[in-house]
Amino acid sequence: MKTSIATVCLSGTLEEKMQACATAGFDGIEVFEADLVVSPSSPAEIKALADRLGLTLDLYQPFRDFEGVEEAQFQDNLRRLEAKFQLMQELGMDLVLVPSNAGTATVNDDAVVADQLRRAAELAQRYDVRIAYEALAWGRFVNTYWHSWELVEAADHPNLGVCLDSFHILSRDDDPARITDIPADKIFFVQLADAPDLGMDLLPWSRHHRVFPGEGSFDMVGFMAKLTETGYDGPLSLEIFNDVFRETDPVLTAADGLRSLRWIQQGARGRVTEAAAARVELATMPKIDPVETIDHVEISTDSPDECGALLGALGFRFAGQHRRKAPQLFVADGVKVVLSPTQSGGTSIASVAVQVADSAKAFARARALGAPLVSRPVTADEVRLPGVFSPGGTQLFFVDEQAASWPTEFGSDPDKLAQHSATMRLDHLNVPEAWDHFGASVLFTLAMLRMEPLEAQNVASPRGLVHSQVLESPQGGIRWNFNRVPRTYTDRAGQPVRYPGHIALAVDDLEQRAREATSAGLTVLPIPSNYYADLKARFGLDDATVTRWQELGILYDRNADGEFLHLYSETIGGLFFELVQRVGAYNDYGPGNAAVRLAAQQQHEQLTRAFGG
Ligand SMILES: O=C(O)c1ccc(O)c(O)c1
Ligand SMILES: [Mg+2]
Repeated sequence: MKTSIATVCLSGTLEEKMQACATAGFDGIEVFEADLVVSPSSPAEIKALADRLGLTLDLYQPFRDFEGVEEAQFQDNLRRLEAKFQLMQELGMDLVLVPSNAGTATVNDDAVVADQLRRAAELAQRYDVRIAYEALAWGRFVNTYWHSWELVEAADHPNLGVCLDSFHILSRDDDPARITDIPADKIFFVQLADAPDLGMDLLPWSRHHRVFPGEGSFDMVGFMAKLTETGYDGPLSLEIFNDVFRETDPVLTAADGLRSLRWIQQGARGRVTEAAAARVELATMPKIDPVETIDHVEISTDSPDECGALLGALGFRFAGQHRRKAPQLFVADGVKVVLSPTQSGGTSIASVAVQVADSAKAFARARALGAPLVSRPVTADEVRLPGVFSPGGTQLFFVDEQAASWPTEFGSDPDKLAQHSATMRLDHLNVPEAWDHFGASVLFTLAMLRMEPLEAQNVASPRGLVHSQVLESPQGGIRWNFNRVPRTYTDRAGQPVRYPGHIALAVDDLEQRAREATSAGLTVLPIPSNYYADLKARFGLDDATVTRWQELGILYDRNADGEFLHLYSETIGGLFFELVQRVGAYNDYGPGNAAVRLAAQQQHEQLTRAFGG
C-alpha cells in the first residue's frame, strides 16, 4: 500500500522533514499546518520541493473546532475553511483533515452537525477538494469512529468521508471490528499510531507518547487486518506525536517509521484472506519461522585476557583460536561465545548469531526491514554468515544448516560442541540502547525474529530511569532485553560512563556454581546487606539461607510459578555476566533486583575508582 507520514512525527524544518521522508522511501506526507506556517518557503515552493523529492502531499491538517457550533460561529468557521481550500490549491493538495470539535462545540445535535459537515463538503466541492472527518478520542460530542461515520453518512456528500486513526479508536478500547461496515470509498484517510499503556488521560497520552506501530501495546496488527478487510486502498499514514521523535535525527525516525509500516502489512497478511490482501496490495517481505535459538554471541573486547579469564571462571573452556584471525572460541556446554579482540572500545556484545532454516531468506527479510548489511571479508575456505546491523548497531548474523560448520575454523568439531544435555544454557541477553535508537532496535528485532514483547518496565538507577523492554520468542528459546539508557549517563564528576550490557547464563544449581566460579577466580558483584534484610522480611526466609546468599552475592525472587536465584559478575569495560537459576516454571527476571544491581554496580565502580582498582 502507499505509505505516508505526518510531518509532525519528525524533528527539523519542514524542508528537512520532507527530505528525510524522501530519503527513508515514503511515498507521501501529511502536511502539518504548524510546520507550514513557520516555513520560509511559499506554498508553491513546498509543492515544487515535494515534486522534486517524489513525495505526494496527501493530507493537509488539522482544521480544528469546526462543527457543532451556533450558526454565526459556523459562518466564521466556513470563512476560515475557505482560506485553507485556497491554500491547498497553491499546494496542489486535495484532502483536508477536520478533527471532531474538542474546543468550541456547544451544539450536541447530530442533525445540525451533519448539516454543517454537508455545507463544508459543498464548499469543498467548489474547490475540488475533499474533507476527511476524524473523531478525536477527546472530542466534545463526537469521539468514536462510529459516530463520525454516522454523521458522514447522514451528511451524504461525495466530498466528505472519514479519517480513521488507530490511536483514537484503540486508546478508548473501542472495537475496530465495525470499520468493515464503513464503505471503503468513504474511508478517505487512515492514520496509524501505537502507544504504550501508560494509564494516563487521552489527550496528553496522544500528544506526547504515541509511537510507531509495533512499539507500543495496542493490537496494531489486528487493526490493520480489519482495515484490510474494508478494502481501503489509500495511504497508510503514520501520525506520531512523540517528544523523543521531535529531538532525534529525522532520517533515523523516518526509516524506523517505514519499517513499522512494512511490519504491520506483513503481520496483517497472516490474518486475512489472500484475496483481501491482494485487493489492497499489502506489502510483503520474505517470511521466516519465528527464531528460537541463538547460535552464538560475539563479544568484542580490548581486554581479551581479562575476558577470557572471566569466561574460564564461569565454566567456559577455550575451544580454539580462529585459524587465520584473532577471534577465539569459548564454549560452555551448549553456549558458544566468540571473543574478538579489538584495539579499543571496551567490551560489549558485538553480534548475535541466530539459527534459521534459510539464511539467505532471513537476510532478505532483514534487508526488507531496512537493515544495512555487515560486510566481513572471508576467504574461500571460510563460511560466510550473512549479517546486518540493527538500528542500535548490534550486528545480527544468520546461521543455517550449511553454515553450522563454522566452528571448524576454530579447530573445533561442531558436532561435539552441540550438547543437548547441557547444564549451562543461554538464558537472556541484555543490550543497552541509546535513547534515540531504543524504539527502532526493539521494533527491528521484534519484526525480524518474530518475537513478542513483554510489558515494559522502568528500572530506577542512581543515574536515571532505565526503560526496559523484554522480547521473547514464542517458544521462549530467545529472551532479549533492551535497556534504554538515560540520556546522560555520567559519574558524579559528570564524566560519561558506559551503561553495561550483559549475558545471562542459566544453570541448575546456582549455589554450587557460585562456589566453583568464585574459587576459579570470579569476582561477584557484592550486594548490600539492606537488600538481604528486606528479602528476609518479604519472603520469611531463614537466617542461614540469607547469610549464605549474601556471602555468594545471590539475589532472589519468588512468585506463584516458582523461584529465581541469580548473581552478577564484575564488569569488564561495558559487559558483565549473570548466572541464573530458574526453579519450577518461574519465567520472570527478578523484578526489583535490577535496581539493586545498578546501584551496586555504581557503588562498586566508584570504590574501585577511588582506590585505583
Ligand atoms: O491532538 C490533536 O489535536 C490531533 C490533531 C490531528 C489528528 O489527526 C489527531 O489524531 C490528533
Ligand atoms: Mg489523527
